[in-house]
Amino acid sequence: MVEMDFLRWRLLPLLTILASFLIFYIKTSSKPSNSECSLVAYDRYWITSKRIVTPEGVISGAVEVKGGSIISVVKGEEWHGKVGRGQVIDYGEAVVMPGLIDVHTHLDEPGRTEWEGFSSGTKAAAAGGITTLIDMPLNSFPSTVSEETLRLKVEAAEGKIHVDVGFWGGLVPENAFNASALEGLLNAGVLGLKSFMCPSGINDFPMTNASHIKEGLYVLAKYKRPLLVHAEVQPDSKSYPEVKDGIDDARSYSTYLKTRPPSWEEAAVRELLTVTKDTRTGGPAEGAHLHIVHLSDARSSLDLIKGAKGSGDSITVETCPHYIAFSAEEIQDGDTRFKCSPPIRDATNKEKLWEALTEGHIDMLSSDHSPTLPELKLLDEGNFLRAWGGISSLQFVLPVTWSYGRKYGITLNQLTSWWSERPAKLAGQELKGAIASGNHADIVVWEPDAEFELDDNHPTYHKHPSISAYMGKRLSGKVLATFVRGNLVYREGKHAPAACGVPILAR
Ligand SMILES: NC(=O)N[C@H]1NC(=O)NC1=O
Ligand SMILES: [Zn+2]
Ligand SMILES: [Zn+2]
Repeated sequence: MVEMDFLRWRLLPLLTILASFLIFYIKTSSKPSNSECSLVAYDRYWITSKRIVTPEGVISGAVEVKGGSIISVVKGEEWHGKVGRGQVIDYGEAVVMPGLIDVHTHLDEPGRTEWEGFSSGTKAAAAGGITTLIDMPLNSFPSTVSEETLRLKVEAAEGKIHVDVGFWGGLVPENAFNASALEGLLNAGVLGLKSFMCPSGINDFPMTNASHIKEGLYVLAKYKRPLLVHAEVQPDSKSYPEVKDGIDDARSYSTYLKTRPPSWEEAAVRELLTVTKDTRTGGPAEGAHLHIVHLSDARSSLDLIKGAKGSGDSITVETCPHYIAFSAEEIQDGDTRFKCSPPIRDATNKEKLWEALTEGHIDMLSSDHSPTLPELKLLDEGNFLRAWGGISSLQFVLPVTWSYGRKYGITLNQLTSWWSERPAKLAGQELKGAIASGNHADIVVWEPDAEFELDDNHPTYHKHPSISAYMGKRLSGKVLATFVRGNLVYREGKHAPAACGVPILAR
C-alpha cells in the first residue's frame, strides 16, 4: 500500500515532468538551428561595398547587421574603427540593395503544387534577390478566400519557405457582401484582398463587379489594407472581337492579341474609378486603397489612372517585366510561353510603359509569376487560344528589369523604388524595402555588369524552367548573395540548408 502511494505521489509526477522535457527537447531540436538557416555563421557582421543603395542615394560604406536587423548604415571609411564588434563581408564594387519585394506571385500551394509550390518558388525567389513575396489567393486549391483557407496556406508553407511570404486574400462574390467573413479573413492576417473583373481561369475564383468591389473597399478602409484588382472587363458579346478557334490561326500571336484589346483594360479602369473616388480624404471609404495589377495598356487606361491620382483617389498601379521587356511584334507563332493576360502589346505601347514608369505614373513592378504544367502551356501545339495564360519569371525579374531598362537610363534608386520601397508600402511592411537602421536585414548583392546566358545550364529553381519566357535570353545582372532577416539564404548557386523564411501575417 505504502509502495503504491509512493508510485502515485512521487514517481508519476516525476515521470510526467521528464516526459514533458523530452517532448520539449524533441520539438525544439526538430526546428532548424541558426547554422542551417544561413550560409554565414555570425549573428553580428558588416556588409561593405562601394555601391550601397540607401534612401539617401548610393553610398560607399558599410551596413551593420545584428540579430537579423540593420543596426547601422555607415558612409565612407568610418566603419573601419568599429569592426572589432563583428565580421566583415566585403563585396567590393558589387551593388548592395534592399531585397526585392514581389507583391504578385502565384505559388499554387496547396492544391497545385505540381505547378510551382512554396519550396521551389521561394528558392527561385532567393536566387533572384527577392527577399519577400506576397502570394496570390488563386491558382492554389482551395483559393484563399476565408479564414480557414488562409490557415491551410500557412500550414502548407511551414518549413518550406526560403524567403518571407505574405498572403493576399480573395474578394469573390461569395464573401463580398459578407462583412464578417471578410473581417475574419483580414483578422486572420491577409495583407489585403485581390479580385478579378473578368474570368480568372480558375473555377473556384469567380469574378467580381463594381458593387462587390465597393463593398470590399468599405471593409478594407477600416483595416487600412489595399484591394488589388485584375482590371480587364470582357464587354458584351456584340463588341466582342470575332475570333474563332479553327478559322483564325490560333498559333498566331496576333489572333490572341485581338481577343483582349486595350478597351478591356480601359473599361475596367473606368468602372473602378467610379468607386475609388470614395477613397479621397473625407470620402466614405477613406483609408482604403486600390491597386491595379499588371497594367499593359499605356494609353487610355493609364491616362484615366493619372487623372484619378490627380484628383486625390488612393490608387496605385504596377506593370510587370514581360510588358516592358517584350513587344507583340517579336512573339513567334506558337510560342505560348508569352501568353498572358492582359496581353503583351505593340512596341510603341512598350515605350510608353517605360516612359510612365520612369516618370512615376506607374508606381512599381511585380512579377505576376504564374506558372503551370508544361503540358498546359501546349508548347507542341502552340495554340494561343487554349494555352494557359501566365508568364513564368520569378527568378529573373531583377536582371530582366536591369537588362531591358539600361537603354532608358534607369538608376539603382529607381530599381529600388519600383521593386522594394513602394511594394513594401503597398503590403504594409514598414520594416522592409530600404537599407536603413532598424529595418530587417533583407538585402540583395548583385553585379550589374556580369552577363549570363539563360540556357539549360543556368541554375534555375522554378519547378518548370522550360516554360519561362526568358529562357534563351542573354541578361546582365548576376545575383551574388541574398540575405533574409540577416540570414545569408543564397550565395552563387547555393541555398542555406534549411528554409527559414517566415509567413507574414497582418495584425
Ligand atoms: N489565374 C492567373 O494566374 N491568371 C494570371 N495569368 C495571367 O496571364 N494573367 C493573370 O491574371
Ligand atoms: Zn491578373
Ligand atoms: Zn496574377
